[in-house]
Amino acid sequence: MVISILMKVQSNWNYSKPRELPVYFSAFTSLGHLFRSSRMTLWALRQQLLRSSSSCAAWGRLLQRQSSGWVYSNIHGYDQQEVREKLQAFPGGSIDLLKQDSGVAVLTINRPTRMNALSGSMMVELEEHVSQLENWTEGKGLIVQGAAGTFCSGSDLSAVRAISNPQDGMKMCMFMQNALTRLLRLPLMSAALVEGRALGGGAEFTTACDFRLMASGSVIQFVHKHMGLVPGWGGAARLVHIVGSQNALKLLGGALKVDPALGLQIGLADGVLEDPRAEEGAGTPLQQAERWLSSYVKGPAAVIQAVKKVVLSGRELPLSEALRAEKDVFGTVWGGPANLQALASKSKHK
Ligand SMILES: CC[C@@H](C(=O)O)C(=O)SCCNC(=O)CCNC(=O)[C@H](O)C(C)(C)COP(=O)(O)OP(=O)(O)OC[C@H]1O[C@@H](n2cnc3c(N)ncnc32)[C@H](O)[C@@H]1OP(=O)(O)O
Repeated sequence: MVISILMKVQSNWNYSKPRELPVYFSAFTSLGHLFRSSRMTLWALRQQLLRSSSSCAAWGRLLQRQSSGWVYSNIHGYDQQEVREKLQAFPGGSIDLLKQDSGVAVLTINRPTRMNALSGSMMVELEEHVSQLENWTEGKGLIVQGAAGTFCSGSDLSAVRAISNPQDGMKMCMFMQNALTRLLRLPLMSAALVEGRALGGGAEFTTACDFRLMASGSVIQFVHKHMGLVPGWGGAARLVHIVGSQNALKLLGGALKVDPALGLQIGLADGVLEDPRAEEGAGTPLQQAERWLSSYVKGPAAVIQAVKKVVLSGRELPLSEALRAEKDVFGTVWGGPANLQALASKSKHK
């Protein structure tokens, strides 16, 4: 009986036609009685149904695209495995992932001898870590940083020289677009912690996070024009979303150096970190970044992830699809543990 009521709710959950609302509510009233006895079990069952339902439409589709790399796949003549093998021919450095019990992971671009320039093998590692994070159910946040006080100086110029033919360049570009698009779409609150320099591809990398926190003295610079290039890792498209097309045109057209003050002014930076050498007790840049992110990752993972998902749908999908995705995500938290607890505590938001 429980299952049949849940099926009824679920079948109506995915429609917004007003004439179906009474059915929805009658099923819900019956559920209300049952909820009193075994709320958590029912909620867990409903979650199961929501997850398995093929009609859990828009967000599911977004996730599907996400897990298959979405931007490019074999229908675009793109072979991920082939590109991975090509990139592995340019080794050096590492991308390190630390998943913490707090639910905030730290991803470190680690190649200090080359100012954290990305080698081919680091690109592959990045993609592998993104896959891991896509499956991190307890995750809430992500901080991306560079090792040894600088963010990233873009792609490794020796690798760039070796693959300067258009075919290989396109493949690397598609690989990085896939990896960074999936990074931005993680249901985690992400922040790039920018110390030192973020140049070229490094500047693009910062735009694949939800927030950018700039340490004093740091610089984000899209140097592509100086290299006879434009961004190719999705950095231009994301930059337009972040700072608007006028500012993006200036930053790319002038290869402008963005310091923390300019970053804040145009909305590229969301916060400026204190210089630990000048401010006693400020903490390391990483500690400051964790503190800055803490208010956005406070609460249960399911709710934090839901927040990111509805914002992501609003940003990426046409309105009608975004609304359906929002409804689907809403369905995953409505009546959930955090919701029931808040209702029981009669919380006031003063
Ligand atoms: C599509 C292209 C685009 C993209 O993929 O989107 C790119 O990213 S292209 C790369 C764009 N980046 C650059 O052009 C950076 C070039 N480097 C510099 O401007 C400077 O090195 C620096 C980053 C401003 C740092 O200057 P400085 O503090 O004076 O240190 P060094 O210059 O001595 O650097 C130390 C060491 O690191 C090597 N290095 C730096 N960046 C790269 C890089 N992108 N690729 C490979 N190697 C890099 C640099 O050559 C030095 O090595 P050694 O000379 O062997 O000591």
